[in-house]
Amino acid sequence: MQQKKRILLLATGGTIASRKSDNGLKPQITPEELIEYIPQVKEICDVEAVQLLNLDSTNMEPSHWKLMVHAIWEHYDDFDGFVIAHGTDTMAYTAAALSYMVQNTKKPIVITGAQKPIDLEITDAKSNLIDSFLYAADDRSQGVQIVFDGKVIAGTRAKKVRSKSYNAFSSIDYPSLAVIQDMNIMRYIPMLPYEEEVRFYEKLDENVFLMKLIPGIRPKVLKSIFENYDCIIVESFGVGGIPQSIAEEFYRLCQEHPDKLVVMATQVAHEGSDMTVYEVGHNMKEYCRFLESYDMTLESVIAKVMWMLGNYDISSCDIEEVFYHSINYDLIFGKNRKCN
Ligand SMILES: NC(=O)C[C@H](N)C(=O)O
Repeated sequence: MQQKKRILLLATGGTIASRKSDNGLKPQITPEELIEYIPQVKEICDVEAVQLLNLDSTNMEPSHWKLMVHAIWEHYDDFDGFVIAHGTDTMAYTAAALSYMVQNTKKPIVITGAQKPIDLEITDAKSNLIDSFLYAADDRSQGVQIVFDGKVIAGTRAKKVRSKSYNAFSSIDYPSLAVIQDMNIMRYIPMLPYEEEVRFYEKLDENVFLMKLIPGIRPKVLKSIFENYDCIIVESFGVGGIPQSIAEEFYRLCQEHPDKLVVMATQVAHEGSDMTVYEVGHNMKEYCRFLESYDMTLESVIAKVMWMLGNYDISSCDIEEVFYHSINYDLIFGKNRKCN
């Protein structure tokens, strides 16, 4: 008989581990208690648990991603897979960050959580946890993924699209990798062929600013943003462009700060950017060295930039080569890539 897989549960808080307090829901349930709520997990795998953090994921920061990476690295040889219990609010950011920080992992890293605490009678926590352990213990699983409400979503493709319902996450511009129903995993997309060894990255540059455009935006704060951040991600409209109301100051600052990285992204949930389409995007090429998100999610763009700036010297490396290289399914239709 095949030996049971050993899976490490890293608990970080979130609604899944929350109880009511006088001031609202607050993470208080220990990882050992979480496991007690799902006794059937014993038939799937052997679980060990560590309480890594105890946060509402609203309070999750890049330093916490590093802590998760460190814990996985430290225990990598001792376990067959990892399940991270996490709040849903920033889960898509963590999943994206871990996709860049732990690459080529043949041991699955599964992130899950719940919209309702595990101690309530009506909760999605138990099924999400069971599905996650089932997926993490399956021989064919690898890489960083979110398992939630029966869907397996690539870590770079997830977005929280509902604040209350159980089907909180969508896979954006890419199919779910698999679905899980009645303890069966139905796989839609083959796992990536990892030829290289697993690689852990612990450095990030957190000096990244996301600037959301609104109609009538004024250039007042632009100078301070360019002076204080290493990268400005512009959350633009549609496929992308810079509005006339800030264009002059924006391009002036791009030229004054050639060392700053500018990334054009979009507020539109689906289908991504393409700065070549409209006149409003055209001037960027002339005045500024910029990257664009194409079909990457905003969460992935933010995490990828932090990872890239933390690990590469952008004054000497080919940033297009690094940024547009697809990692964990993050980019399909980017520059330099032919669709096949
Ligand atoms: N459903 C949840 O987990 C939401 C919670 N505020 C969190 O992200 O920690």
